[in-house]
Amino acid sequence: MAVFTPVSLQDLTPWISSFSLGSVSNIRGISSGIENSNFFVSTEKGEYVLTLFEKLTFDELPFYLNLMQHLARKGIKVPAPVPDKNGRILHSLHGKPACLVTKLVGDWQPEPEALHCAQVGDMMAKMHLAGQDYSLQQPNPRGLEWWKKTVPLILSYLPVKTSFMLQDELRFQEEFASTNLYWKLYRGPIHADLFRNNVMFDSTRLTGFFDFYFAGCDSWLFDVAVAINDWCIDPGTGELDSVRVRAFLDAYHAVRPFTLDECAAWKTILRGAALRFWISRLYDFYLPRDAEILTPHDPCHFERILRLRIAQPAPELVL
Ligand SMILES: Nc1ncnc2c1ncn2[C@@H]1O[C@H](COP(=O)(O)OP(=O)(O)O)[C@@H](O)[C@H]1O
Ligand SMILES: N[C@@H](CCOP(=O)(O)O)C(=O)O
Repeated sequence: MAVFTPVSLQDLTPWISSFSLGSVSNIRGISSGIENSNFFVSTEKGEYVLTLFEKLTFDELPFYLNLMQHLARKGIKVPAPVPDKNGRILHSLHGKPACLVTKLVGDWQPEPEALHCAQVGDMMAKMHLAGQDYSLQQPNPRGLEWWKKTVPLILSYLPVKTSFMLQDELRFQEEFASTNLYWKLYRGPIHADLFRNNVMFDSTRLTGFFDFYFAGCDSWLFDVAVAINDWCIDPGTGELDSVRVRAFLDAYHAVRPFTLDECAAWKTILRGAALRFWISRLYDFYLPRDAEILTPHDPCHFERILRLRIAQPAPELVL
């Protein structure tokens, strides 16, 4: 879809003069975004991505932009926010918060194979380790507290049996979150939405993770589970593909070994990661935001995945 706030070359020319990027020769709107207005920008110094944030506020953005900067400085492949001549990375354009970030080469991979999954697992583990000394804190904005607040808003739209299943799973996850095991899991900044369409590949080489705007502090295992539930499934059925699962988990484990606690929590966290996207998709489906002109994602996809993760044994975290 969408560029919500148009930006012309004339708008950009004075704006970009506060950066050390020379003059700007071209700006192209990116049609595929759904949250923000994104543009490819050509300058004398190279290609960048300009984002105007349509919902996130000036107060909310420092967590995300500084995280990307922190990770990029540590060699994690993510877009690096470009500082202006005064070192600032958060700006304003047309009254909206805005930033410029480096452009990742390539495209996202709609049909990943084991070699893609292994690179994502490897880079995710490196990202978790690199985030350990990140100084800003923010809870996962789509974590348990948001689930508890949101589920009551959608129950009345669901068939009775489905609403029971949703409430049962929420209760199960709440109980788990009150255990010692849950609080013993390693945690820190996580991407929390690392689906196929948020990772760039140049042919078969991973060039970067992007779209950090659901990031927050949560268990590292939750990040792994979100990714496994997207990268390593048959999208038609939600069934896990054991070859891709192994490639992902083994690559992650080689960098940041999973713990015994994580092995014990794995099945529950995989279920929680499915629940998270079932809830958000139900919410977007039944309670679309004002002037929403987008086709909502299918909530049944994650209902199916959740049923499978409940019914089936989880794949071994460590072989
Ligand atoms: N740093 C980047 N480098 C290259 N392309 C990018 C970058 N950031 C965004 N894009 C492109 O813009 C598209 C939309 O970005 P995304 O962050 O998913 O938008 P939204 O948050 O609005 O959904 C992506 O699919 C990708 O093609
Ligand atoms: N990955 C989520 C939706 C978040 O949208 P994104 O395109 O900004 O990653 C889902 O599939 O429900």
